[in-house]
Amino acid sequence: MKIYAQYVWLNGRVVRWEDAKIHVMIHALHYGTSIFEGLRGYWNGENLLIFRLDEHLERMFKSAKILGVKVPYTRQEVRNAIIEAVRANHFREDVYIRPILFVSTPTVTLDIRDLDTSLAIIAFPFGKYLPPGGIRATVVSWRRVHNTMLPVMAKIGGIYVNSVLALAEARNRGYDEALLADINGYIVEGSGENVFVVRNGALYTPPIHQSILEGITRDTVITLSRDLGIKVEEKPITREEVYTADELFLVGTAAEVTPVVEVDGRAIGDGKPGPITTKIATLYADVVRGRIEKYSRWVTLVY
Ligand SMILES: CCC[C@H](NCc1c(COP(=O)(O)O)cnc(C)c1O)C(=O)O
Repeated sequence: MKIYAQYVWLNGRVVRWEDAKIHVMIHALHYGTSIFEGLRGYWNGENLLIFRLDEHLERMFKSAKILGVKVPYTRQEVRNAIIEAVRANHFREDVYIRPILFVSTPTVTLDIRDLDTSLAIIAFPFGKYLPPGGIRATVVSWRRVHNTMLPVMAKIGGIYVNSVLALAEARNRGYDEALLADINGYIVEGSGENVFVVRNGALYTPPIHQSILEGITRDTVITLSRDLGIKVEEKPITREEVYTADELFLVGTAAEVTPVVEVDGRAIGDGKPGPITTKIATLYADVVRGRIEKYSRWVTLVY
């Protein structure tokens, strides 16, 4: 088995990678009853900075509340555990951090109200999630699960089958990423990202009631853009607005700020990353590495 890290934080202990095992009967493996987070840690040459740790922590506890499962640790204990999962490995490079809370009782019942949960936190070296320099995307036939069917504001493992199917369809068509429409046909997300349209110098992104994950990178980009004096409006985005956008980009912890230069065979703008996208991506890269004092509240030092 490929080893991504020496140590994993599991249920209160730092264990060796090869000892971080679970049983085949655990509930979450059968029914997707887990909630997870995705954070990045950036090495800036002197220290490793975890980006917006407290916001991810807050969303994790909200996701657990929505699914109706207990987090068997306090916020402070989970916060310390996330830092420890990186520190224990002595990483001095960019990392991805994956906390996952899962229903661990070995049983087949669908009533999870009194079942046990376990918490694992895995940190590992991680670089680019999508090809840099601009990607090609396609609007796939799978719709984003509507929030009356599954609570997409919670990062629930089982919901990600929607994203998995969407990305497979896009990749099978030769594209880098999927764009998903909601039940009404509005473009709402990428398979693992929030979406922004640039039109006449302003940014547009779907509102959180439109079956999207309330992305932390989305919030960061909205804040940075407004601080740059760029107008940002949350509104439903039609397929035609995507096709005719001046610029288009996807944002997420893994994707960071990724320009989209083509959708369904149509060049976005002049088919290259646009000036506003590039400006925001450049500022984002400086902010996550703690280079901009104004946003230092967003980074947590590991060492
Ligand atoms: C496989 C999932 C990866 C995960 N996706 C994050 C993600 C986002 C962006 O949220 P945030 O900015 O808070 O990260 C939006 N929408 C979906 C469906 C996501 O999975 C990530 O780490 O980016």
